Amino acid sequence: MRSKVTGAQRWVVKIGSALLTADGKGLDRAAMSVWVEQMVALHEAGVELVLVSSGAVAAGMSRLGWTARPSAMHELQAAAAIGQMGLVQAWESSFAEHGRHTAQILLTHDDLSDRKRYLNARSTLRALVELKVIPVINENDTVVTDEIRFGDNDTLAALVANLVEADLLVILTDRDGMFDADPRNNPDAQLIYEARADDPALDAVAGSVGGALGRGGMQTKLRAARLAARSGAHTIIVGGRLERVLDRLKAGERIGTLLSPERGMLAARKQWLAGHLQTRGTLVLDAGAVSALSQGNKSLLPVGVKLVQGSFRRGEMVVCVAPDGREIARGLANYSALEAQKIIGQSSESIVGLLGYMAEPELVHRDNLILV
Ligand SMILES: Nc1ncnc2c1ncn2[C@@H]1O[C@H](COP(=O)(O)OP(=O)(O)O)[C@@H](O)[C@H]1O
Ligand SMILES: N[C@@H](CCC(=O)OP(=O)(O)O)C(=O)O
Repeated sequence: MRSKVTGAQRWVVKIGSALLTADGKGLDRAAMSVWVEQMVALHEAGVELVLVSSGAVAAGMSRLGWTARPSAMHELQAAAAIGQMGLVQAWESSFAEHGRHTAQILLTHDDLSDRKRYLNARSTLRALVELKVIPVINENDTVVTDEIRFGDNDTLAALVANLVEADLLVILTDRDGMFDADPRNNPDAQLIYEARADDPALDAVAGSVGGALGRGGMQTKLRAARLAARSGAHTIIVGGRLERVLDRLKAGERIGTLLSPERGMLAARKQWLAGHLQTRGTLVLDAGAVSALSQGNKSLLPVGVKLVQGSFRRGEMVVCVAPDGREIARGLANYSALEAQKIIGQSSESIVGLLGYMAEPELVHRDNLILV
C-alpha cells in the first residue's frame, strides 16, 4: 500500500507523445478515453487534477502525413500548431462525454521564470482547479526557440507540479516504469519499484535518451522527479498502457516507479517557498503573535497584526515582523493587503462581517509560514 499516493490530493498527470500517438499513427483516442474515464473517477473522489499532454508535434505529423520527425524548427513548430488543435479537441470531447470541461494552457519558460507571469499562471490554474475544470497543459511550441524550450514535457510537468504545489506527479509513459537498465537493449532489465529521487545511483540507469516520438527518455523523467521533489511532490513513472493504471495507483497498488522527495512534503515545500517567491508586503505583529509564531508554531491570526504595509494579493509572500522591526517569519497571505487592512486586530469570527466572506480564519496558515 502506497499511502503517499492514495492520500495525494492534487495530481499532475503527464502523458508523453510515445503513448498518446499510438506509435505515430495519429492520436490514440481509444486510449485517451480510457484515461479520461479514470481521471473523471479521480475527480469524483475529490482529487484535483492537472493534465500535461504532449503529442502536438506527433499529432501534427500524422495530420500532415509526415513519417519522420522534421529537424527544422519551423517545420516542428508548424506541426505543433496543427497538432495542438487536434490534441485539445480530442481531450475536450472525451471529457465532455462525462460532463467535464477542459481548458488549454500553453506555457513557455518565460512564463514560469518571470515572477508576475508565474503568479498569473498559478492563479489561473488554481481558479480552473476550483471550477472543477481540467487544465490541459503543453509547451507553447510555436513561439519558443531552441534556447528557451523546456524541450520535453517531463520538465514542464515537474515545474507545473511546483507551480500548483501538487502532492503527486504521475508520468505515464510507454514502459512499465524505470528499469535498472534501458529495456530497449536489455531484455533482463528489472523494474525499480521505489527509490529516493535524489539517489545518485539512478543517474546511471536513466542514461539513454527517448524514443522516436518522445524526446526525453528516462533521464528527463528522473530530472522531473527531482524538480518535483523540491516542492515536496512524489513522482510515479508508470506504464500508461497498463490496465486501469490510474485507478490502481489511487487504490495504492505497487505499480510503476515511485520516486520520493528527500524531505517531508511540508519541509520541502517551505524551503521551496522560501527560495522561490518575492515578498510583496509586511505585517507588523503584536508581542503575542510574535511568541505564538516563534515559540508556539502557530498560524498567524488577524487579531495579532497591528499594521499592514505594501500591496499584495491573496497567495503572495509577506514578511512578518516584530513591533521592533525584527523579521520573524515569511509566509503566504490568505488575504490581499486591502482585505488584511480591514481585518487586522479583529477576531477571525468577525471576518465574514467585515469582508462579506471568509477565505480562511488565519491571515497566514502555519503550513505556509517559514520562521527565520
Ligand atoms: N532505465 C530505463 N527504464 C525505462 N525506460 C528507459 C530507460 N532508459 C531509457 N528508457 C527509454 O525511455 C523511453 C521513454 O521515454 P520517451 O520516449 O521520452 O517517452 P515519453 O514520450 O513517454 O516521454 C522508453 O521507451 C525507454 O526505451
Ligand atoms: N510539446 C511537445 C512535446 C515534447 C515531447 O516530445 O515530450 P515527451 O513526449 O513528453 O517527451 C508536443 O506536444 O509535441
